[in-house]
Amino acid sequence: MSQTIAPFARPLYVMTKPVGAVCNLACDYCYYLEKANLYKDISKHVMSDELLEKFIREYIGSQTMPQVLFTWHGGETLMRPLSFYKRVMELQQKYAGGRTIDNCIQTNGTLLTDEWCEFFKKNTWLVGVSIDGPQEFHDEYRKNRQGRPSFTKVMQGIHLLKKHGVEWNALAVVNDFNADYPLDFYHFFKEIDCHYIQFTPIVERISPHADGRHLASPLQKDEKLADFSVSPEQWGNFLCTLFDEWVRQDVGNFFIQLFDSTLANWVGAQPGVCTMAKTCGHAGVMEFNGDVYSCDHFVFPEYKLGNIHEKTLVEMMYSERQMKFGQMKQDSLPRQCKECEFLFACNGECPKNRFARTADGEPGLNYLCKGYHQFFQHVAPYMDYMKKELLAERAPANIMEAIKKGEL
Ligand SMILES: C[S@@+](CC[C@H](N)C(=O)[O-])C[C@H]1O[C@@H](n2cnc3c(N)ncnc32)[C@H](O)[C@@H]1O
Ligand code: SF4
Ligand code: SF4
Ligand code: SF4
Repeated sequence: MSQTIAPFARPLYVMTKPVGAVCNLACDYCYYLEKANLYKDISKHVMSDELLEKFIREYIGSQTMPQVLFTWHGGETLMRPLSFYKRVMELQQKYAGGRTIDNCIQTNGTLLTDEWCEFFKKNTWLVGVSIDGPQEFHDEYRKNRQGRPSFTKVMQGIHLLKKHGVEWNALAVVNDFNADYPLDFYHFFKEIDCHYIQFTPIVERISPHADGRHLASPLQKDEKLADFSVSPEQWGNFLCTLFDEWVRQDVGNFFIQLFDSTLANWVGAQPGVCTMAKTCGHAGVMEFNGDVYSCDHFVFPEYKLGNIHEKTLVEMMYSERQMKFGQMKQDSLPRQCKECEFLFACNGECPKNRFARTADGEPGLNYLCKGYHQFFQHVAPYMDYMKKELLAERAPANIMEAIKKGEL
């Protein structure tokens, strides 16, 4: 077997879309569903066995680390039959070459069955389930094409995951509708005993394209904000209110990715979420036909790096274009960010959201800036305290006792 040698320090990471953008739901705010329009000429949006094998062999062969992480993403990943993922396991074993292989899969949770859960448990897959908080919040936007809500089915899915002891975490979005109820939202996750929560702000702009897509690409200026987007003020209040409860009761017990990433930046470590990192470009995406893009939120024709049938993953992911894409996050910061006291924590957040103007009219400010600034200002004393604990090799969770004693 010929293997690609990749003498790079960081792992090569490409998320995979086995059914492209195909999905059994049609969530109003979904950025990915409409990507099917990029492949209108192809009748069946499924990854072929041949491509799957090529990808797995090349992906494993390109790694410089002993651990390899596969991420299955969509569209709805469970629209492929279980036999597809069983084949994934066979191929991973065939090409592992002594490496440790981990898998995570992102799903809307509605199609989970005992059989799926047995497979995930047996093969120790990590399952990410999308759920936007309590029923009335979740069902507002997460519906199928006929407008039928999905909450009940998702909860059945979560119940099955728990029954089989599958490792899972929740992905929730914060939008115009649920953002004003941070505690109802947070308590819901605690009630369902979900200890790992990732939440993402919804920020989209509308711009009709000739091919049927209707969301703006990051390059487009002055487009109309989509109604379901969270406002900067809502985002700031949401984060601060949630943080206040977490820091008093839940540090070390409930893990909120954004708070952990903030602490990571506070101590100068690598944050777990890309939006808070200094650069982009670490995670590419491969579509069902082998097209590779710079990032899951930049699946636009102008950000296509190539196709795996024509170029290697290493050529694409370490190309000058991808390096430039990664660096663009820093290079395009407006002066307001460069001079911001919280640049080390924020890094201007995701470039996709940088369509606002600074106080003196410079373009390229993050739309959520006001919310983030409020959040960083609010958490600074607590982050300073947890940093001090970490540097002294003590648990950041000590902060809860310090607050009780009135030290903070
Ligand atoms: C596109 S879905 C694909 C996987 C699967 N269908 C699911 O819903 O989990 C991946 C994640 O993106 C989130 N998402 C959808 N639209 C978004 C948007 N406009 N901005 C940020 N996240 C979004 C979803 O809620 C979901 O958690
Ligand atoms: S379930 Fe996932 S892919 Fe499907 S529409 Fe909703 S967010 Fe998009
Ligand atoms: S563009 Fe946004 S989503 Fe993509 S890597 Fe950069 S920060 Fe992350
Ligand atoms: S808080 Fe605002 S000004 Fe500061 S780095 Fe973030 S986006 Fe830029």
